[in-house]
Amino acid sequence: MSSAATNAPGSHTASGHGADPRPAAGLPSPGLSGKVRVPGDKSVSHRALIFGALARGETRITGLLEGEDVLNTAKACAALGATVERTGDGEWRVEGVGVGQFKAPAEPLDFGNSGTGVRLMMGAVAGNPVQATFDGDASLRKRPMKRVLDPLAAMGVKLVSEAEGGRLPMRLEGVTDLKAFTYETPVPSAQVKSAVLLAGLAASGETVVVEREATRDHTERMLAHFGADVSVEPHGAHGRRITLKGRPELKAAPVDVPSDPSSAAFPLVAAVIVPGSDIVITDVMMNPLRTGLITTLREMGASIETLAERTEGGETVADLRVRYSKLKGVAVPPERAPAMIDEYPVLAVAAAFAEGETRMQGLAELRVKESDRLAAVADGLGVCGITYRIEGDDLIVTGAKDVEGGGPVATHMDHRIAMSFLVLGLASRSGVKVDDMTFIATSFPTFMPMMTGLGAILA
Ligand SMILES: O=C(O)C1=C[C@@H](OP(=O)(O)O)[C@@H](O)[C@H](O)C1
Ligand SMILES: C=C(OP(=O)(O)O)C(=O)O
Repeated sequence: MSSAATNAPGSHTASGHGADPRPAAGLPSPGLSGKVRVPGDKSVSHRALIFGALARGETRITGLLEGEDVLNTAKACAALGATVERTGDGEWRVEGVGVGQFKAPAEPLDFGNSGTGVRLMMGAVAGNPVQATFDGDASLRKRPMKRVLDPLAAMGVKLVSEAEGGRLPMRLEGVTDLKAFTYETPVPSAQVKSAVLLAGLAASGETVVVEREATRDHTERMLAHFGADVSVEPHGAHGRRITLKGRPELKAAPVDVPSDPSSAAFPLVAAVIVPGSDIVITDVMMNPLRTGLITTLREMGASIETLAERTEGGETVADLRVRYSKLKGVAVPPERAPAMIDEYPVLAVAAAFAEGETRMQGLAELRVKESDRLAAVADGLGVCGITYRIEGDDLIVTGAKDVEGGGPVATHMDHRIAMSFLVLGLASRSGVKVDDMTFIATSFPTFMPMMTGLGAILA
């Protein structure tokens, strides 16, 4: 073992974000070529650590995303009593304490920029008789936490203190006698669903989550993988009903984290819009609740070929060959949003190069991400000379043959805004500047060298 979670490489407290902004630029680039494997999936990585901490025994995790969001979750698991270590060869080992056995953390738990980390951990802590303060950086402190607090409070969690408007920092007290609960999620959110299910682990009886639109199902899959009794049934046209039996004996289980389709989205769109490109992205997780972008780009005419599809660690993965393609605008149906919720900023970039209009519908949830992504994308498109309009919760982008570029685009502490506009710059006439690339490290710390390796010109 070389380093513990508390001094893992690249890990730093994001609270306050005192560091100076680091501007960057995406410049007109020749066709991209080569083969890349993007880092491990962020959603699966958070969950692997949290389940490892809740299970008894040693969970070994390979391919963990070592981005700041996930490293903050690792630190929180350690602060709650789990032993979290990274071996010299990059494997992570978590010695869990068992459901209901977390200890009170000595300091506030700082989740930096990560909604997933903080919301899932609120659920995981709920069934432990300890108090914990949950906090994060200036971006996370603006994000709504009531969506998680409300169902947890109904299960018995006590709210000790909160910042105005149900915001962080928030201090919660867990209880040993959590009530099992049936909850219909009012917003399509895998984070809310997961928080309730993680709390349900410590409740007696059955916890049921009903979602009108199916969201990513990594928590359900991992519950089964760690030995819980969980069942999933269809609900209505697009939804699901998940039933979990409380107080299972969670047993440590190995996790091999597949590559993140939300990170693959950046080289993928870059290859589609930069003339002459032909690249391969290997081992991309193809969970159907994550592949809305690929479906949409194919409808737009993108050449995305599935080279080798196989099952690894319970998930379908594939190598994707992606070539420069002439795109046409499409209407993206609102019910597809959960399967591509983090990909709209980079889809808007692809839409800027398509013939005609691309209408992205039902984007209300984009307003409560690391930034108000609807506003941030729209402003960035405007700065780059691209025609767009917002109608209610829809974003409509009018594509053009030539996109001028410009900047600086304001990234608002949001990794996906930064990466999306750097990608736009590669296919623009004069390049695109972004005001700060710092937050790319939260989800895709190797973005700059990986893109440069494909031939992208980034400065
Ligand atoms: O559960 C998860 O791992 C995630 C769920 C989504 O958030 P919501 O649950 O808020 O939609 C997504 O935007 C986020 O990047 C990761
Ligand atoms: C929304 C995102 O993450 P989180 O909610 O975990 O901050 C994201 O990664 O785009």
